[in-house]
Amino acid sequence: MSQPEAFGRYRVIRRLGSGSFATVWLAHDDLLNYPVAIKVLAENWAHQMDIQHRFLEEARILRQTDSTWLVAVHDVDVLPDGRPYMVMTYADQGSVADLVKRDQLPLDEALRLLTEIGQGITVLHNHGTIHRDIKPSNVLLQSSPVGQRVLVADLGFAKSIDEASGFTAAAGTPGYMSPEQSIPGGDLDVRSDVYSLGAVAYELITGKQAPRAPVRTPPGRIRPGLPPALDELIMSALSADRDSRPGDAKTFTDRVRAIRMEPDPLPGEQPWWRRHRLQWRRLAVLGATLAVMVLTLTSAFGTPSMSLTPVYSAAHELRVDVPSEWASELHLDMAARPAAAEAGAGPGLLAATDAGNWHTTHETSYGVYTTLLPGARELEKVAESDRCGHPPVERRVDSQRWEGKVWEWSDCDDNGALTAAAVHEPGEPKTVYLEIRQPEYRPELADAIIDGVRVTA
Ligand SMILES: Nc1ncnc2c1ncn2[C@@H]1O[C@H](COP(=O)(O)OP(=O)(O)OP(=O)(O)O)[C@@H](O)[C@H]1O
Repeated sequence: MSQPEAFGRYRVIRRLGSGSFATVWLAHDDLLNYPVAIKVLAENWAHQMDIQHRFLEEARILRQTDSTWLVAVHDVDVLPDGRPYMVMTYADQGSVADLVKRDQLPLDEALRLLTEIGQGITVLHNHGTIHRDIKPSNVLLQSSPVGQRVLVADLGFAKSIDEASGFTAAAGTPGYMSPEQSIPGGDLDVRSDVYSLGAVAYELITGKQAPRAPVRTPPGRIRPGLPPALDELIMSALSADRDSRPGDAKTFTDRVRAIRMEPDPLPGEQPWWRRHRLQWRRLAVLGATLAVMVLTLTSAFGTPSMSLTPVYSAAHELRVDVPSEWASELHLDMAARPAAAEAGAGPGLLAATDAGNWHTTHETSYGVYTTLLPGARELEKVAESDRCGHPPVERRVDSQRWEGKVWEWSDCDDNGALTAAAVHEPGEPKTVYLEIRQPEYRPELADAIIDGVRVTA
């Protein structure tokens, strides 16, 4: 296939690959100076109305959902010869299929990917769409400020939930599609996607494709020592009987997330924040007795595998280093808590394990929220917040860089610890407001995050 020079204003760089219906090209948007991926319907299909309709429907769904976890479509057009094309986000790091082929993934990494894939499918289910072709090669990866981000792609078989409950032609990829998908005329619902999520989970964790239904070998037999709850979840998702599967992608994803947060993963694979539980409990008691504390920036916290990742607010006026483990979701316009909003805090930057549950302390979500306010504010009202069901312990901050206050709930709704802070640089008329949610109370980590914040504009 010869390489075209351009599609509209997009200059073609190289071919990324071809599927059954289309070819995808890497191109450059010279006007906006940005790489894009362009999917062009193959010539032999371009004049079939049903295929053309499906192609445009894929573009419409991706445009309407406009989600962090799905490939975004920026534009569609038609070439002079009648072939339609769509302009998409370029996923520069290949697909999950490439990743699985390379090496066995650490369990926590596999669960992170699975959570992000599940979030993408949840967006589709909320939109009223069944993907019908979830598989590792349809989950693309893109570099992001916090590492690598999942982008669910290829909605060529996607179907609206309403239409799928009637007659449905068989479609999907053997090995990943639910038993009911292979029956022409079978009615489908979102639980078909849950089956495919189970098959992807099986492969991410064992490195091997799930056997055909009925699946009898649990992943724990291939990779011994898995948390029993994970084995159970994957096996239930792969049930031939869809009534035995989790009800939708959200239910499946919430369970993966809960397993990821459990203090019981494979030996030697614990994320740093799951270690030393007892020590942190002791520190909590000690920390709560300190009325005054001087912030010290240290790079060693006695936690062997902690790594911090810098993330930036929308206008790049704030930089905060967050534990990489917590930065699986990045939101640039998350509303501040009422006490801070009342004092003038606008939407800010949230890097968290689950942004949807950030404001609900009885749900698990860990991460860092930060925003900037004009003036040197004390934000006294934060102390009155009933967010954790009891008042916080308050302490002053007086370090070389920051002055202000910190409020700590070392045990917040039995679901980890919450730290809020309002600090400003001496003489600087801007206040940084922060919230830090951690699974265990670790004041020295909260202090390091606070001390690492930089106002860059
Ligand atoms: N947005 C994108 N960024 C980077 N690469 C992409 C993008 N979209 C698709 N690709 C790559 O282009 C190739 C063709 O993709 P396409 O979706 O047309 O087919 P496929 O998923 O490989 O096959 P099929 O559609 O038959 O299941 C694949 O290698 C895919 O990884």
